[in-house]
Amino acid sequence: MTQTASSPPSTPIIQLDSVRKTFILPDGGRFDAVQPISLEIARGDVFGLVGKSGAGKSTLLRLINLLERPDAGRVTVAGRELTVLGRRALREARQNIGMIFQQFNLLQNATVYENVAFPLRIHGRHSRAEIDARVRECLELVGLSDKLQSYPARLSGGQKQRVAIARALAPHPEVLLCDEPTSALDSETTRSLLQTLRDINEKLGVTIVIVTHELPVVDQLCDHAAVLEQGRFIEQFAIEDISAERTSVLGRELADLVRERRRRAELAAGSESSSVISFPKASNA
Ligand SMILES: Nc1ncnc2c1ncn2[C@@H]1O[C@H](COP(=O)(O)OP(=O)(O)OP(=O)(O)O)[C@@H](O)[C@H]1O
Repeated sequence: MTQTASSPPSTPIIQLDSVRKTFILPDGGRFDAVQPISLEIARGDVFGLVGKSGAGKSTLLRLINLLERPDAGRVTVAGRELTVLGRRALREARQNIGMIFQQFNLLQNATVYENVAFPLRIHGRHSRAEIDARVRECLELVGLSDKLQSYPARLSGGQKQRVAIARALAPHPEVLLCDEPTSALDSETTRSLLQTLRDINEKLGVTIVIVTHELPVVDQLCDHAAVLEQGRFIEQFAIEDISAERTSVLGRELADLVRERRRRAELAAGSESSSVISFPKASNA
């Protein structure tokens, strides 16, 4: 992507500098959903945002691509400060930031193919042949090459989310934002979707930021996580680093999951007949 060419590799791909978001409520009151927060996410990271309902996770995620505009602070993605861009430049910069949602947000009256082609068509810079090749490539990536002409209503939840991932990846983004991507899926489907997200991170180098209330998802997918409470960061850590005492309940629960995963992996390693499958973790955790 052109906007990253001049950035040294060590520069964080996402930088939030003292971003703040206050909502004005219907009764005229104010609600501070995100208190001033600063955050840096490294290129290639898989970063989880966890916290109780209403903690401000989704709002913070939406500040990264300016779906929510901060009241104060700066948002920089891939070396480009989004908070100073005009509409057209922002639209262009957002091509570098894909997003998926809990409820998939697919176009119901369009086929799978058309859904994935949509972001390429509205950008208008691609030939028909280029779009065709990219749509097929993205659908192959998520294992849906046989569903090109299906409509979303005919797909399972897991398949719908895969279409949403293919659509988000179509413009070659460097960042993928995921807002509760597995909350509407059963555990088996969740497991395979997480593997797909892992592959996208490892094979394509896409940086992933995920909001979820499911701690096992964070344990299985993420390299780093931050715990939010009432719009503030309580703590931030590498998932695999359980040596230091965690200060939040969620942080401690996540450390327990890591211990349990390691215990099961050890058991499985010691028993040839075991059928326990350990989930692969990234080496940069
Ligand atoms: N557009 C809005 N107008 C008013 N209040 C809002 C708006 N969007 C979010 N909020 C409030 O801001 C707070 C944070 O919302 P947010 O969705 O970011 O939390 P969350 O941690 O993602 O919670 P959940 O897990 O329940 O989705 C909540 O109290 C929510 O009601």
